[in-house]
Parts: sequence; C-alpha cells; structure tokens
Amino acid sequence: MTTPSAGETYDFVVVANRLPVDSVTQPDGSTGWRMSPGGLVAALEPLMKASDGAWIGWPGAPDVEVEPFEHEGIRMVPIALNEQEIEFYYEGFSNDTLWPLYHDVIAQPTYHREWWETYVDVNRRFADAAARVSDHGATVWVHDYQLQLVPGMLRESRPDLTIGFFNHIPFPAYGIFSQLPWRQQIISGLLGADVIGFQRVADAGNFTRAVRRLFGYETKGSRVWVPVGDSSDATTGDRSHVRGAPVRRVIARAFPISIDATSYVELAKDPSVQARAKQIREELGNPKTIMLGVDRLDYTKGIGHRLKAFGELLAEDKVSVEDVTLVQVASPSRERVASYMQLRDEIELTVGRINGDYGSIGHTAISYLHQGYPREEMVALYLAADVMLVTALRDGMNLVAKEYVATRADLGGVLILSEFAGASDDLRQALLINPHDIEGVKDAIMQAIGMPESEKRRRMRALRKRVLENDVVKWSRVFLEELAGATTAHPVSHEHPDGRK
Ligand SMILES: Nc1ncnc2c1ncn2[C@@H]1O[C@H](COP(=O)(O)OP(=O)(O)O[C@H]2O[C@H](CO)[C@@H](O)[C@H](O)[C@H]2O)[C@@H](O)[C@H]1O
Ligand SMILES: O=P(O)(O)OC[C@H](O)CO
Repeated sequence: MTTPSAGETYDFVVVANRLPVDSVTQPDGSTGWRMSPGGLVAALEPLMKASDGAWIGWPGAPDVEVEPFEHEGIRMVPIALNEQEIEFYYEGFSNDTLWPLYHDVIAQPTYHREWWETYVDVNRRFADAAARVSDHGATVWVHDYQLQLVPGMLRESRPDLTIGFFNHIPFPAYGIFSQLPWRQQIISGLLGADVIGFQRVADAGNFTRAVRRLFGYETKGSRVWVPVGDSSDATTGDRSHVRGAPVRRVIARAFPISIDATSYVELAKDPSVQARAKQIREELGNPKTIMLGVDRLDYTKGIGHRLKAFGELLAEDKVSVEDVTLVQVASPSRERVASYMQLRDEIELTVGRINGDYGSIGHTAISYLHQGYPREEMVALYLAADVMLVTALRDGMNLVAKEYVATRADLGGVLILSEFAGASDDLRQALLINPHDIEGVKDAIMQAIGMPESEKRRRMRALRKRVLENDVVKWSRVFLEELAGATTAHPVSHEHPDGRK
C-alpha cells in the first residue's frame, strides 16, 4: 500500500487529464497561470476551496516539469508528459483509439500495443500522484476516458479512499466496445471506483452489460457486485459462480452534466455583451436569420452534415444569402491526429465551395472561424444567433446546447438539437433531428426560420427551466452525495443482489 509522502495531503482530490489552468506569458516575459474557463472548474472550484482540495492533471504542453503550486486557492499537482507520451497516450490511445471507439466508430479506431502500454504507464503516474497527495480516507474523483485505469490502480494501492469516476463521453454498446483488445483491463480499471458516472442512462446500461458479458458479475439496476480482490487484475470472465465470496458494491448510473448556468445568464445581461451581439449582427449585414454552430473541430460534431443541409437549401433557393447566414465557430482540436487533419481539410473545402457557389460581394454564406474565443464573445454570438445548430453524430452531452439556452433570457432563438447528443434526453423542446437525415435537418432549419414568436418563446421557456434547474453545481453535488453514500471503500460484505449471503 502506498502511503502519502511526508508532503501535504488533501481530503478531496480531482484527477483529470488536464489541469484547469493555462500557462500565460506576461508582457515582461515572465510566465504564470490563468484559470481556464470551463464548467468542471466552475462546478468544483467552490468545493475545492472549501474542502482543502487538490487537482492533478497535465499542464497541456510537453515536458513541463513544475512543482505543485497554488492557484486561486486550489492546489495544482502537475503531471509531466514527454513528447512520446503525448503521442502515444493522449493523441494515440486516448484520441485515436478510445475516442472513435466510444463514439460508435464514426471514424475507424486504431489499435497499437505501444499506445496501450504508454496509456497504462501514464495512468499509473496519475494514480501514484493521487495516492501520494490523498489524506487517509480522502475522496478522489477521477475524470474521463483518458484515465480509466486510475480507479483500479488506486483501489489497490489505497483501499482507504472513496473513489468516484465520471465518463464525459458516451460508453458504447458491447458489440462495439468488445473490439477493444484491452476491454477487460478497462472494465477492471473502472470497477475500482465506488461510483461510476455516465452522461446518459443508455451509457450506464452499456457499461453494466459489458461487466456481465466480460466478467459475469451480478448487476441489478445501477448496482454491480464485484468480488473483492478481483477488480484490477482479472483477465478472464465468469466469476459469478464464486458464491459467498466477499463483494464490493459499485454504483454505475447516469449523472447528466450541465453548465455554470448563472454565469451565462449574468453575461447575457451585460450591456457590453449585448452591444457586441448587436455589432455582430451589423457586421454580418443584418440578415433576417443568423444560424450558429460552435464546436471543437471534431468529426463527432456533424459539422459536415449541417454544411451539407445548408448548402442544399441554398442550391434549391429555399433560402438566400441575403436573408440567412451561418456562422461556424470551429475551435482547433487535436491537430496532430490524422483524422482531425483530414476533417479540417474536408470542412474548409466545403465552406470554400459553398461560399464560392452562393456568396455575393456583400453577403457570405458561411463565416468560418477556426479560433478560440473568450466566454464574453461566445455569449455575444449566442445572443446574436436566431438558430443554434447542434448536429452531433454522437456526443456525451453537448454543453453548447445548454449554454445557448441559458443565454437566451429574452426567450428568443431556436435550438436544433441532435438526438445523438446526451443533451437531447433533457432538452425535449428543442427541434430534435437525426443529423444523418439531411432532408430532416433541412426541414428543421426551415421550421426554425419560420417559427412564430409565440412558439419560440414557449419552447425556450421550457428549455431554460430544465437548464437553470439542473446546473453544474447540482450535478457535482448529486454525484458527490452518491459517492459519500457509497460505503464500499471501507467494509466489504457478502451481500448479493437477491439478498442471499
Ligand atoms: N471556439 C471556441 N472558443 C471558446 N470556447 C469554445 C469554442 N468552441 C467550443 N467552446 C466551448 O467548449 C465547450 C465544448 O463543450 P462540449 O460539451 O460541446 O464538447 P466537448 O466535446 O469539448 O466536451 C466533452 O465533455 C463535455 C462535458 O462533459 C460533454 O458535454 C461532451 O459531450 C464531451 O465530448 C463549450 O463550453 C463551448 O462553449
Ligand atoms: O482538448 P482535449 O483533447 O483535452 O478534449 C477536450 C474534451 O472535452 C474531452 O472530453
């Protein structure tokens, strides 16, 4: 068992691939850190400050060897990754194996044994750091697909800890998941947690089915009974017959993530943000309808599908560039991964073609922006947009949909939302679409453009109620309450789902 070092230890530890800070260079050439704006930080910041918390993560650049430091009341524990680890663990196994696999193989996953080995090594480094900085009996919350082995590793080295895991992306059906050569190790790693959170009920169901298929463990609803000592080294299935052996209870269920809604509501009221929204409209030539897409430039987001639908509407004269314009913000992402390079080429070619074919001197069909923006600018864009297009082919949740809704206190605007985004489980008053059905997307765009004000207001009011009542603070509270109630970190029992001992 790894005991905490003589260094400082914490009673609440977050483990995520990235630290919630970006390195910044000041005008005088000195470097410092700036909090990166993100929902997870907003949700956890108050908690971390109140509860003596530490955040373990990668600073986002190669070979950044920095000692743990304090930033805005949070202890940051940086994990250094070298060039090869970034290539094999982050770009390779995380984003060229797991990402496409977990998003229903929209792109072909690549399987390389060296990538897997580095994934194991890097997960071990994160787990060791967590073991080192956690107080006795601390709560550790591990995040996302990059770190699925950490719960199992931690359970072995620090059985005193209460361990939570949250998967921000979908968990695929067994027929897809079973492609993974290391499927058993991944499930074992996750089962080291006391509570495993997913975005959707369907994701949690896919996970418990994988547990049954690969290990034969008993499951009932959100509960999984894991034989003790069997959670991190299992390589073969079918251990359900071990009746009477001590078991740990693991909870696997949906905790749909949300946004820091209040901050969007507040920004939307800010006169300078409202003025900027007006200015955006004017700069676009005051069209009748501004449509907006905001995504990381990722093949899961269905950007090509929405461009195709808009291009066809222009070709068929159903809309004109004088009346309708599309702003597509596509933030740079994973730019050294081949499938992302190819996607960028395809999207930029399509944008160029549509603009060339249908634009005029005064009116551009698509304003394409391959840049990141501060939150104020994002909110101004949301305020300026009459139609928000979220056409993901597969998405864990999609926070953009919720940000748009939170921003529209004026009850204006229409959200077109893919049924393949987790957000569609909750945001039923959006115009729900299947992004593969291009005619359906075109119909939804036409319906949004022509929607009567009263219907827009009715839909937006219902959507806003959902988002404002279920913000990210509530999400983290509900998850951590479930985790606090999970006593399995301590006693084990002989309880079985049917009540037998
Ligand atoms: N150009 C730009 N400039 C500034 N900000 C920009 C930007 N483009 C996008 N953003 C911001 O980045 C965030 C993107 O969040 P999403 O949920 O839409 O997708 P992402 O795939 O990154 O997140 C993963 O985690 C989240 C949270 O769990 C899940 O919803 C999702 O399904 C999963 O893939 C939003 O807050 C958005 O405002
Ligand atoms: O930029 P990345 O690769 O850290 O991905 C960000 C996504 O939110 C991962 O869930």
